[in-house]
Amino acid sequence: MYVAFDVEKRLGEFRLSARGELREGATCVVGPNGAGKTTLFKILAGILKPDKGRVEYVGVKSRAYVGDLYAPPDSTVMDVVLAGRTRFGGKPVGREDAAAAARFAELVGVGALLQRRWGTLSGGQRQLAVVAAALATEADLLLLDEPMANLHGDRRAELAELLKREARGKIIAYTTHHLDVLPCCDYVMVIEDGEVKWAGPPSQIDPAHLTRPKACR
Ligand SMILES: Nc1ncnc2c1ncn2[C@@H]1O[C@H](COP(=O)(O)OP(=O)(O)OP(=O)(O)O)[C@@H](O)[C@H]1O
Repeated sequence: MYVAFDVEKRLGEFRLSARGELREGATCVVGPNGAGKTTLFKILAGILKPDKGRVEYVGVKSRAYVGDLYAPPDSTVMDVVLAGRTRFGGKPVGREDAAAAARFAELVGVGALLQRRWGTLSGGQRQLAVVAAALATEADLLLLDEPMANLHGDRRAELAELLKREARGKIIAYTTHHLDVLPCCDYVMVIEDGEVKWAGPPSQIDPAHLTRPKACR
């Protein structure tokens, strides 16, 4: 199973010209703000059409992109995770879907919050519920935009390990600005200025791509 891409897309002043491959397992996609990570994910998910080029899906039957998720404040965590079962298509769900949703919520650590209202959750709890909803899609190709955004360091590492386990027999790719999770994934892809600059296992990453942020003066 793999996804090979060679695509171009212009959005205003920005130009994506990205070529690479996503393989079975968990891939962390990193790079500066505005580098083109989300744009590439949306193309791979089929939400955005490239101007040129192609994406080849081998062995991939279903795909899902999960980024920011809007949920009404009075919806429950269960409602949100169940929405993932329908790939956010709002279709009716059955008893089996509810059982699967509960299983994924438990896996991610929000099982005890299933009946809680969205509006009462902390940012990190919402983030985890979004990941539970994403996993509940059971898509072969799952593209997650910043699933670690609101999480504390230890929680990030736990989630990265979980995503690596869940990526067996699938492709899970996720963007992150938290380089501490890179050792927890199978592959790293570095995107800068709209191009894939490096890709490979985390143990072989070119240190030039791991420059530390400038410290406060
Ligand atoms: N609809 C649009 N019109 C014009 N420019 C756009 C549009 N959508 C995205 N862009 C620009 O494309 C560039 C890439 O955006 P993208 O969201 O893919 O970056 P990113 O790597 O995911 O960034 P971040 O890490 O900040 O989320 C940015 O400069 C952004 O402003």
